[in-house]
Amino acid sequence: MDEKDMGADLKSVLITKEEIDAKLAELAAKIDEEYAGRELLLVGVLKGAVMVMADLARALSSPVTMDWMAVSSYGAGTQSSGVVRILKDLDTDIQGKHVLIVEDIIDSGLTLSWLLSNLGSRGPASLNVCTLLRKPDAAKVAIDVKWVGFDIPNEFVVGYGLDYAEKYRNLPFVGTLAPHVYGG
Ligand SMILES: O=P(O)(O)OC[C@H]1O[C@H](OP(=O)(O)OP(=O)(O)O)[C@H](O)[C@@H]1O
Ligand code: HPA
Ligand SMILES: [Mg+2]
Repeated sequence: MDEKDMGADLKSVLITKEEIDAKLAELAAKIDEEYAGRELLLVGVLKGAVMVMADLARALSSPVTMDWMAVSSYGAGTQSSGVVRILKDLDTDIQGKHVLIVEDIIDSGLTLSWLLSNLGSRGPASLNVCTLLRKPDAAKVAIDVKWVGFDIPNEFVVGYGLDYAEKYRNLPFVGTLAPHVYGG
């Protein structure tokens, strides 16, 4: 499937690659400042956060270490199942470490609130969150998100790591899906 084929499934481009790059540079400067002189561990949430993690990490000036956790609550649909499953745990012990969770999107907030309590119980020196995208429903959950790239409307989005049924992750931008694709 090439980008042209994927394009037929899209309704619109919501955030361009250029806008994403500029935003990540802005966030990286703030993160560099916040963690100056401290060792930072980036925890990427697979699979959606791969692109954000790769580009944000390269936009940072400070040296960081990286680890990954895989959780899933969406399966093949556009609605969270409500059940968060660990598919892969961290390789490292985060006790006493400064940890920054890197996410692609906070939608219902369910994944993140579960992650914050799970990682928080492991005794990190600090625990913060950086997400590229956030939807309005996240406000219903009491979660503290320090860095947000874009607040977006409540519509299912794909691209730049985000999938629908595992497809569209490799689009370089964030777009909305045409209703015919998911039967909407
Ligand atoms: O705020 P929420 O409603 O919990 O949604 C956000 C989560 O959903 C997506 O992951 P998904 O479960 O689809 O796994 P994936 O990253 O492998 O696609 C996304 O990457 C976030 O981790
Ligand atoms: O809008 C979305 N798109 C893709 N994956 C998601 N996971 C939560 N919300 C979304
Ligand atoms: Mg997904």
